[in-house]
Amino acid sequence: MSDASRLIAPDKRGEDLDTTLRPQALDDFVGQAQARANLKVFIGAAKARGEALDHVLFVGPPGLGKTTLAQIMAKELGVNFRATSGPVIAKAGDLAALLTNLEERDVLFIDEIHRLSPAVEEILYPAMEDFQLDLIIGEGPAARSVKIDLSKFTLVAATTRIGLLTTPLRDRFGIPVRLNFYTVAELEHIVKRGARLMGLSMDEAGAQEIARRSRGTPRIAGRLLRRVRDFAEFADAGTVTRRIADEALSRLEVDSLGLDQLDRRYLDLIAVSFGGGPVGIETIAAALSEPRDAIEDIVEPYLLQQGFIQRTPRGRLMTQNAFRHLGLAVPSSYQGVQGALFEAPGED
Ligand SMILES: Nc1ncnc2c1ncn2[C@@H]1O[C@H](COP(=O)(O)OP(=O)(O)OP(=O)(O)O)[C@@H](O)[C@H]1O
Ligand SMILES: [Mg+2]
Repeated sequence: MSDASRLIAPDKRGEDLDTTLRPQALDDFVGQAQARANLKVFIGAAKARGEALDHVLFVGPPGLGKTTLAQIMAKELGVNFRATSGPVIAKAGDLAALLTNLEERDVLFIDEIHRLSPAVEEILYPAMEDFQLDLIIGEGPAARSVKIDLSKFTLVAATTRIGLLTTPLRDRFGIPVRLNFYTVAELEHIVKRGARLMGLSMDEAGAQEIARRSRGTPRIAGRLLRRVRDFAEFADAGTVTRRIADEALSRLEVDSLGLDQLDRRYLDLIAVSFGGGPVGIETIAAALSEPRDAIEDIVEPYLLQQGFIQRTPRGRLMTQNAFRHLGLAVPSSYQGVQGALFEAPGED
């Protein structure tokens, strides 16, 4: 199954453009309490001083609210929001054009900043540090460098892969913010708010069931909520109860912990073909016919967080918990241990 057809994949879809569910203010934003509290202080301080906020880097798996928070920040700062993304900025000149059009204290949002080309990144360094553009005009002996002053802006960047950022770039962000998976209680809050905005009647247990199966991710919660609504309307169920939610989500092959087909193919592969591991990521990607990036960005973070796999120097290792969840017997050759003996420091 390709990633695009994956219902639960936290990647972007048209339906997510539906901005009705997107929180508009820091106080409407559920979860990420620590990040929110810190941002509130920094935003308040920058506003009080009448200065541009320091550059902010959001790091975390897809669908946890990086773009949403960036938009909220511009709103709270009362400045313009300009958005672009790493792969879209092809030439240094593209970035230069964006930068020279910024007004004082504006927020420039660069999504997927780990995908900036090196030539573009070079332009960004002096822009972030000294609010200056260093451009080379002309060619050959006639070439000369010009410096252009920029407005003091705030760069807000997002990445799912901090390990792919160069150190000089990473060091230029004064405010790094890591987003974590949401708790079930937080997701339940988000689901209830979404149901209310959609005018969908839902009881406590129904909301909790959707929350439990959202893989810690608001984007998935929103998507599951829409599918449950379809199902409830089709079945003419007045109120979404646990039974209705469970029936809808089981049809979508989302299991009790939110694992979907691709998660199960990943775990089955390690369990059955590799005796629980360790097995290298390249081997896994090839066997699943999925890009390595997608596996590292979308599949593994949640499985790591659930304690279903470990990253070891020799590859991915399944834990006993994962065998239990899948209902599989642990093979006698299994080399895993309980606890984190082999746990290697993550790439980030
Ligand atoms: N705290 C939250 N409360 C309610 N809804 C949220 C929250 N965070 C995110 N969402 C919703 O989840 C969806 C995904 O959020 P967003 O686009 O900000 O994620 P992202 O981290 O930028 O993902 P990506 O890495 O794929 O760009 C949006 O539709 C947004 O409305
Ligand atoms: Mg985003």
